Amino acid sequence: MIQVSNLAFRYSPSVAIRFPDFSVARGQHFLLLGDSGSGKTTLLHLVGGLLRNYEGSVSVDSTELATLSETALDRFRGQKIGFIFQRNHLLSALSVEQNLMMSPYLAGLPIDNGRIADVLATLGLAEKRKSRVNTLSQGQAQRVAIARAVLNKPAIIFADEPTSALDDKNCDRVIALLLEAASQHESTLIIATHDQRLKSHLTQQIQLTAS
Ligand SMILES: Nc1ncnc2c1ncn2[C@@H]1O[C@H](COP(=O)(O)OP(=O)(O)OP(=O)(O)O)[C@@H](O)[C@H]1O
Repeated sequence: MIQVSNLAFRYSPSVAIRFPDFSVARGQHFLLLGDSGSGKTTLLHLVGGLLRNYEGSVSVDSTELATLSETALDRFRGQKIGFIFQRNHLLSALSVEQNLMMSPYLAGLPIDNGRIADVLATLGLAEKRKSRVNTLSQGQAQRVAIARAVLNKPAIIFADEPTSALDDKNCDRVIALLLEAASQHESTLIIATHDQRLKSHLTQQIQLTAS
């Protein structure tokens, strides 16, 4: 499903961030570990098609991402990948429902109101459907971000530090939700984190070292 080999990325011409080779099969769950600055976010953005112009190979579902046009890459990302970013990237003035509708809209997929209701119910957010995001607690907003990421039933879910700001109870809850959402559609799940608490939940790991 995901294959990375000889991958390197340069934010500036003189400094290359190099990544280890790895492959992840459909439905597998991995932790992406490494010190601050080792490149975890960069790697998620490369494999998720948010950063281009890499050296080496990034293949997702047998497609080398560098071969896709900008438009094809946008669509590919919208249909196959759900992102949960370090900051939740929700549109705070819009309702929960409107935020969720962005997901199929941007992927060129039909909006399925029943699916929105199901996902919100699974995440304990059914009563918040019409609420504006800026009226939610941090934990609720994070669950909306998870709902948005899984709405299109993506083949791959990437989560960037989803638990670092959470207490133990909410950390356990978010991990359980992510694992459940991934299992429902046999999605591949990769979680980038420093959070040692997650090691007991996901046993497979990709380790980055700062160069
Ligand atoms: N937009 C950018 N422009 C230039 N350099 C960047 C940019 N984003 C990241 N970097 C550099 O790339 C390296 C990897 O950063 P990245 O954010 O991928 O690491 P990380 O492992 O996710 O860190 P953290 O755990 O602190 O979030 C760092 O040296 C960082 O300074």
